[in-house]
Amino acid sequence: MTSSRESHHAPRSVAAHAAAVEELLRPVVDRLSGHPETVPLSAARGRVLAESVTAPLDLPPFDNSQMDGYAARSVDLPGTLRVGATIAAGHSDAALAPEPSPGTAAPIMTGAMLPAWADAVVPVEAAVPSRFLDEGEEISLPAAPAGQFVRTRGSDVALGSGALEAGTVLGPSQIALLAALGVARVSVRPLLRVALLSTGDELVPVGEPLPTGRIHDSNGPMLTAALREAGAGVVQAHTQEDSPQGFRDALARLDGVDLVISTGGVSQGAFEVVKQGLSEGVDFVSVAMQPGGPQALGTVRIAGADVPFLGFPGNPVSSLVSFEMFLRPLLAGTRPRIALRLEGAADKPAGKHQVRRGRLNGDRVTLVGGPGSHLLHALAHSDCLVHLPVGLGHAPDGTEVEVWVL
Ligand SMILES: Nc1nc2c(c(=O)[nH]1)N[C@H]1C(S)=C(S)[C@@H](COP(=O)(O)OP(=O)(O)OC[C@H]3O[C@@H](n4cnc5c(N)ncnc54)[C@H](O)[C@@H]3O)O[C@H]1N2
Ligand code: MOO
Repeated sequence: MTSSRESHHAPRSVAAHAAAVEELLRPVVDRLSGHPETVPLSAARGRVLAESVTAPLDLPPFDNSQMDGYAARSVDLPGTLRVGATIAAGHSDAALAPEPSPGTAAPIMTGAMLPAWADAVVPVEAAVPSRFLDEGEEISLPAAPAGQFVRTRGSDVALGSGALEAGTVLGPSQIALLAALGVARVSVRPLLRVALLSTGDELVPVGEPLPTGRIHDSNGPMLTAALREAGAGVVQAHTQEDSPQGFRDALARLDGVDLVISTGGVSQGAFEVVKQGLSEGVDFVSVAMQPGGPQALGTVRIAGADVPFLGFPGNPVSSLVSFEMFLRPLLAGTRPRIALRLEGAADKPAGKHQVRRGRLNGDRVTLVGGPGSHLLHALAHSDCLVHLPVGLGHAPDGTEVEVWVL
């Protein structure tokens, strides 16, 4: 039952496997980058920017007030000043009006254009009296340095400078920046079309009743969400029984797919459907990583074409860690990586790179749950991945570790 393509060599390193996955998928990702499509900003969430965006205007577009208060010349402060015309957000007339005589303070609202004659804003609560007075009345203001509560033109991003880099996944913050810059349509990579096959006789799709001895498919919904978040499109996701022929038939039915990902069926059991179903084109390897040790990669023949294939191990945490380690960096770039000290000690096999689930805890990181790759509750309550490298067997409290923020 063992495939002739199974590796009997020493486990390969994480870096070597990452390089093999990159070699397999780089042409696909590059092909997509070469055929950008334009979408309205309203449809851009989760898409990957195909071309870098240069700021077509300054942000903020004009000097404006950070507070509701009084716009004044800092050289006039402290002092009792004559109240000028009120400047409201969205109305530039009062801000552009001829310069008033020295000793004037104009009521100004948050976001309103700062007149060229003023260089500071005093919040209304600091004025005496602490309210907005009518034009011509007198107000006393405390000292304020030039620039106080002024948001200067271009201080967020300057016209002509880099706003977003190609390859960025567009989330709410990036969409906000593009909207502020007036970019109504964006050039994005076509969606990578992924088919997901969750293998295992034990699997029941979520929403269906659970007979004794069966479990719900969590890998399918998990990887669908992970892929979408990384700017890929999941065109099919279904469960697949442990029948090698059934698995081959499911592959043969696929169409218009750039990448096939399966979960399960790649280790040492008697019913390893992926291993038994794929006789050529796919390598079964052991990576010195925990979880996510058993891995498959290669190509499968679909409609006369060789389509890249990744076989992740079935345990849910193993599957997600495999995605984070090998696929996500190619689709959406690396996660933020920081060095933190471990809260408490941990033990692990020294010969494997262990990826544990953790929670950020100030300048420390706390492990959540044990190393078991079935622990979904712990995974769901973690906000980072903690890397314990090869060579480390016992990690005492306070060990500095690399942490990927999810
Ligand atoms: N004798 C050995 N047994 C195992 C080894 C080994 O080296 N020697 N490796 C273990 C490791 S590590 C992993 S990881 C798993 C990988 O096994 P498979 O990829 O073949 O996956 P399965 O056996 O099909 O399933 C493993 C586990 O995950 C559950 N599972 C599978 N698919 C899903 C899904 N879609 N949703 C939720 N849970 C899923 C499945 O029920 C099993 O409990 O092999 C170890 N064994
Ligand atoms: O390598 Mo398995 O993926 O530990 O759970």
